[in-house]
Amino acid sequence: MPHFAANLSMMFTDVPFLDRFEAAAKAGFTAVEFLFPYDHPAEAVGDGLKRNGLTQALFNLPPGNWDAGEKGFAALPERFDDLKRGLETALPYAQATGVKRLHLMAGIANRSEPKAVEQFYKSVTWAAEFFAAYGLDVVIEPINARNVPGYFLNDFGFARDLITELKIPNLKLQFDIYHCQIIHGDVTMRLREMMPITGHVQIASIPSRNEPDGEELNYPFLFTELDRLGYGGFVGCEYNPRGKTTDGLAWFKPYAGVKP
Ligand SMILES: O=C(O)C(=O)[C@H](O)CO
Ligand SMILES: [Mg+2]
Repeated sequence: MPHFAANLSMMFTDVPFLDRFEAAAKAGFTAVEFLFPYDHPAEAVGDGLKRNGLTQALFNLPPGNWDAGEKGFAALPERFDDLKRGLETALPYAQATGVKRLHLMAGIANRSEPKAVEQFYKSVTWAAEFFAAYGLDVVIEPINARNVPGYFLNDFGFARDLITELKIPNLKLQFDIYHCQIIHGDVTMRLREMMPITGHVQIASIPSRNEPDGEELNYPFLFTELDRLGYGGFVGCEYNPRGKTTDGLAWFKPYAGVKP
């Protein structure tokens, strides 16, 4: 049975961030993820988890000025120092939460520009080697161009080729089913192909990015497929609830309380 992680940046937003851990636990989640914890002290985030018996599935490395449109630096040669500083910033949060994987964002850059590609390889290698010393994985995620126009990493084949070429044991794919369906379709065959390099999975309905209980994809089929493929990682619920988060959790009832 999949082990779902509530995404606390998108779910339970009717309460302040640090109160969302309790809200997720009360709703039956045993794991959480979020985009960025950096507005809060690492200890407070770690306490929120521990007090509620939750496991941290994932969070993102610092992206730069998110509100100004920055989406990470990994493909931006002129921002390599910022990227390196970001790894240091994330470390205390990783230690306070006990998370085992971190998402490295590529940034807004042109993939047909050789310097951006070269920098992406360099940054990904640097970050993976940095976190290997702490027993952490680094994941990279293809993101569709409708949600993030100009995002460098917008192709699952490119991510797969890079991961298989680099052969860095703690470098893996963040397989967001929502993005995969929008970019390529053929999600089941891609899950089958890329399962050996997949370190994290995320879900949402397509095209609305709401609860995984309707629209384009048959999620119960995909959840069974993840089990059949032997996926033992987390499935992040990275969706915008249609209304109050708890009112949209009927899909989750059979999975509530599942532990790894
Ligand atoms: O957008 C997504 O799908 C993500 O997972 C990132 O973490 C946030 O952009
Ligand atoms: Mg995602």
